[in-house]
Amino acid sequence: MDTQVILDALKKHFNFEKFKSKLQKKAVIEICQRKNDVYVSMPTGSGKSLCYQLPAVLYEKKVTIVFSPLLALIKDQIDHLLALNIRAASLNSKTVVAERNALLADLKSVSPNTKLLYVCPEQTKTSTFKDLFYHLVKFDKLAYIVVDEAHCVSQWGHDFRPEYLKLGALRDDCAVPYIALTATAGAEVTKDIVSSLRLSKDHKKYKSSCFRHNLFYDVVYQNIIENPYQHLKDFIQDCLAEEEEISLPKEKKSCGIIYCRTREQTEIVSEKLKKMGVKALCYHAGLRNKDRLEYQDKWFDGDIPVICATISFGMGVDKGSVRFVVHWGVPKDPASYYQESGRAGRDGKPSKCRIYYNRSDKKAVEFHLAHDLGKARENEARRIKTENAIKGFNKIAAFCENPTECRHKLFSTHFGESMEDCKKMCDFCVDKTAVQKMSENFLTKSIQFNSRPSNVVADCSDLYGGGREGIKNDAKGYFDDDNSNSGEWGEFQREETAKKEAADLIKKQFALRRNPQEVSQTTIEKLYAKNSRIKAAASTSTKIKGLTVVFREQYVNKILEVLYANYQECEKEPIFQKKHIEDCSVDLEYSIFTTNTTMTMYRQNVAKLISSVKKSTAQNEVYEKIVELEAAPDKHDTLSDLFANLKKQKKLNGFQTAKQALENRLKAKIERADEEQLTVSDDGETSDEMSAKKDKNLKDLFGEDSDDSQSVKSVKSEGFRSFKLSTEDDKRFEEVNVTRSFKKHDTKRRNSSDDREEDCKRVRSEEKVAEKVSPKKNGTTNDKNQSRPGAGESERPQTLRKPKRLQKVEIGTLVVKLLTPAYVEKRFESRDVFKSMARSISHALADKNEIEIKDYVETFLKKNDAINSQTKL
Ligand SMILES: Nc1ncnc2c1ncn2[C@@H]1O[C@H](COP(=O)(O)OP(=O)(O)OP(=O)(O)O)[C@@H](O)[C@H]1O
Repeated sequence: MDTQVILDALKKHFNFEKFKSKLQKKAVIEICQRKNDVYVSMPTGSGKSLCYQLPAVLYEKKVTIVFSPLLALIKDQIDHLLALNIRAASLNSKTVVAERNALLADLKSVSPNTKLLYVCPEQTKTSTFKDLFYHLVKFDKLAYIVVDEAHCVSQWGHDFRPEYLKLGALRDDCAVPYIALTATAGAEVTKDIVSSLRLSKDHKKYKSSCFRHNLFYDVVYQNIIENPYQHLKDFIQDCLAEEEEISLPKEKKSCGIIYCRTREQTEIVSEKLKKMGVKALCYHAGLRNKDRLEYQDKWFDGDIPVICATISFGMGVDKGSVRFVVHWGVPKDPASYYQESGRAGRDGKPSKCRIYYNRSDKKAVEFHLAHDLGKARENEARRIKTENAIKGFNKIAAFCENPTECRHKLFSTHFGESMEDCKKMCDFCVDKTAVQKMSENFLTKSIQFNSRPSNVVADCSDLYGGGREGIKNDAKGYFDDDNSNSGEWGEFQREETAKKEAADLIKKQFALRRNPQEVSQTTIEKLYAKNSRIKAAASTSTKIKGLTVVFREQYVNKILEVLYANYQECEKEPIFQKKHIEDCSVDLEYSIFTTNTTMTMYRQNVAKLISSVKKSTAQNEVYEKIVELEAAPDKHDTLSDLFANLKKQKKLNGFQTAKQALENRLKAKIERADEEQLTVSDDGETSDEMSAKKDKNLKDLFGEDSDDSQSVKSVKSEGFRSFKLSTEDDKRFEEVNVTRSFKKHDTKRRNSSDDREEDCKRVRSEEKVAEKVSPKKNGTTNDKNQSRPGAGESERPQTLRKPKRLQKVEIGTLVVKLLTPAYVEKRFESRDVFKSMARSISHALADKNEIEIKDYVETFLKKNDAINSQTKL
């Protein structure tokens, strides 16, 4: 296509006399040829959209499909194009039926008027889209497939969207050029984009430096300035220079954005500024739609120059005159910071980007990330994502706390580019010594006073614009799938889980706020510990000074990484899945943790372990601990364990026919299921199981000598690994195995428990009678009578069971049972604390009945989130 035609179209359709940059021009000309796939990586605000919009306009009777991650972004783009008289539309679950039908009719006509069709990648699953796509391909009506914000395909990217991974597959059906655009792609991400979108080998690349020469970056520490809000106000006034702009139309006047981590902070900061005479508004996903739009418009129109917002604000913000972007607290990671701060100075004029940093904000984010990491351990993709988030966050925290180089280098390093001289466009390059002195000052003060400005300990429920919930709200419809019920159901479940997680987090944060002196590293560590997969997490820092749960988690990952690589590379007949190797990694880390007393020793031994695993890999040998794992007795908690063990047995014992193997396994499974039912079930327990369990629990609890010791030995001597391990911390599962084993091997106990068996039978028959006449079940009893205050014993049915007084043994068992879920959640500092607490509670409740005991323990657990030896009864 002729360049003059392109230039004419630039003027005619977009009102631009020339291209914004040489790169933009080159990219547009190349894309217009429609010969190759094209990859465009240019900084924020550099005019990427025009690179595909102009070519799309130029192709008569053809449509360009643009995949974009958020409806909000799509809306901005469409509004912009419609204002230029370019036909653009979106197909999403929010499109009303009449509009959708008209759009589909146009797209399926011989000569569609629609030039650009914007969709979220989730749309590709819908039958409407599939049908439309098939039609456009069949009748050769597609001009381009554009993937905007292409970094979303990469798990390395800060905005990974699994649905983006499916976009490459559309190539199976069509040969239309792909255009991938991004502002934030490092080397890894670029590689992922090319492979995931299957860009052709000879695709053209248009990449410019991420360096924004007109942006000045600096960091200010909140705890070393006298009045942070006054400081902020002075900064704003300095940036806005209102007097010089009196003659400008209000929408062209200088303005700024203050990003806050939480909704609450946006409100606090905007209120403070208003009180100090700065015209400011807040913006977050919790506002009513009407208010949100109104505030946004006021800022866009120039009525209000300052907007205090969560990061949900700004997607697609294209206002040239943003003179400053402040982060009131720590940003999320380098890529997000680049994008958010990049909203300043899009008109090319000098603008400022500042972080007002504080430590407590950092701690709150770390808390949230560790919580996420704990939740993500079952889900590989989510775990990788969270680990990347942690890495990214550590980088930005170091950028703030330990400045050692030009601030712009954060971005060039992140995006794998060589660094340009910023020409004094950051505080470090202006005065390196002053910056380092300030950081030292900050660090000293942080240590001395455990600095915590009052405004920063806020709830994490809307971390970065509402966390999952907030982002979901902002991207409403994003996951919507018009035709799939399962999609909606999945979304419902996600919503429920997210709500619960947010509620838990809020609860914890409020608890912390009620008692601010408790917001210490130790408290946060304890909360991390609860969600961690590592063993004896709660005693991490007491055992090894300076070691944290997050560190240990990262070391486990490192071990897992090399161990799994070893297994994959060296084992010819693999039988274990990654989760088995993960268990092994957790054990290995734990044994290093327990046998070392200092950070240095711990680190050295982890390093030693990693290098010896690597050595085995180099020698093509399966690492010894995995070999031991193969020799260990079977444990099949899940079906995949069962399969792994099937394979293992075959490997160890030689050939077994499939039928034999299956029969044996099924037999074992059935036996195990029976045992589980008998052992775990509350009401269905037979007396010998009950007594075996009680005795075991009591033995653990009170350390009583009993004539069962013989049985214990016999279990031990039969090689039940579980008993040996049950003496260590966090071996609760093995304990269950022991209880089961007891049942099998303990014949003596059967005889000695006759009277308790009688007791159990009596209780169950009482319960049955009580159930029969229970008002809830037969509905014959007058409810009013039941609930009427003062309704005496005599008025109740005679057979209704009274709360039963328990014997000492039974109290112990009940207390252990009630406390166990909290132990499993790692709310007890250690196993010893659990035991002593259970013992004390049992003694204290010696004369109480079942209901009173349950009430007491429930209240105790509600009152005490983390339980240690100091916890009072
Ligand atoms: N040739 C041009 N001449 C003048 N202005 C232009 C030109 N091309 C684009 N612009 C303007 O530059 C601004 C930024 O463009 P655009 O929104 O496409 O940037 P972007 O690179 O997509 O940024 P981001 O990654 O932040 O979304 C817009 O206001 C757009 O109108």
